[in-house]
Amino acid sequence: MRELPVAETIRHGVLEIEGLRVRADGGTLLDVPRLVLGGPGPTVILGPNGAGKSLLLRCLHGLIRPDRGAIRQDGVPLDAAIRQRQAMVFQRPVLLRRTVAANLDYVLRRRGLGRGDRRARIGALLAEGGLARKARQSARSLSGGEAQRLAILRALAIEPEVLFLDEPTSALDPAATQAIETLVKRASRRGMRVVMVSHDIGQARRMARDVVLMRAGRVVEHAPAAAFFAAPATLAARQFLTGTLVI
Ligand SMILES: Nc1ncnc2c1ncn2[C@@H]1O[C@H](COP(=O)(O)OP(=O)(O)OP(=O)(O)O)[C@@H](O)[C@H]1O
Repeated sequence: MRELPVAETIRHGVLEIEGLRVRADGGTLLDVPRLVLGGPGPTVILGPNGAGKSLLLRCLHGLIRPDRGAIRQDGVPLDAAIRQRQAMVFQRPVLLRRTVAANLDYVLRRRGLGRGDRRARIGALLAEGGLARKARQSARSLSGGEAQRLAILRALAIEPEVLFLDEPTSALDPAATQAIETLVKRASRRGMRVVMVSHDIGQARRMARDVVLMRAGRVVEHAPAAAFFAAPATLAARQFLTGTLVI
């Protein structure tokens, strides 16, 4: 995989949550009084099943409108224009029934790039993701790991300020996982703000600059990764790291 040039993106994308609440059927699914996600390096959101990790990510990307609270990116309330500067990759990628290259071409065309620019950008992206030789192959024929790589390249194609990833490697083997992690780490090094949900403590150790631990719709700990793993401040975090956290 060939790395894209540095400085294609600038450090932006500080996310700020205030007074966030999501309710359903009389219960509170999310209750986050304040959370600021910023700075260099990926944020990894950890927590047991049903903790609200995906819900939080969906709120940050504007896919769910909270019952209460505000979300801002670089101080600006989340709106359609801000969302254009974000991209999200889901656990199971949905690709167009077209070639690998055409999947990238589609998003670049929607962003108004001319043919020459699209071609150059697609070439660079496919090289970055190690998919150059698959350019003309149907996206539907890719392996799970390749398909997820293409989904991430498609997200990177628009050079978002913030990249959200919801368990992008949960269905992948270690080699495919490593390829995805490399892509994401490079994007982060280029200055893209990465916020990633994971179940995998090992992945958080490899990737995270800071860790958000969620439980039952609340953030129980937000700390630099080194501190979180070396000396977790809460009982919930200690239990999570030893595999004994019960929802
Ligand atoms: N649209 C919705 N309506 C009602 N309840 C929902 C909705 N979306 C999610 N929930 C509930 O909110 C809770 C949190 O779900 P969420 O998917 O965010 O958890 P998660 O931490 O991502 O879990 P997992 O690790 O299992 O994916 C769950 O109890 C889920 O059933």
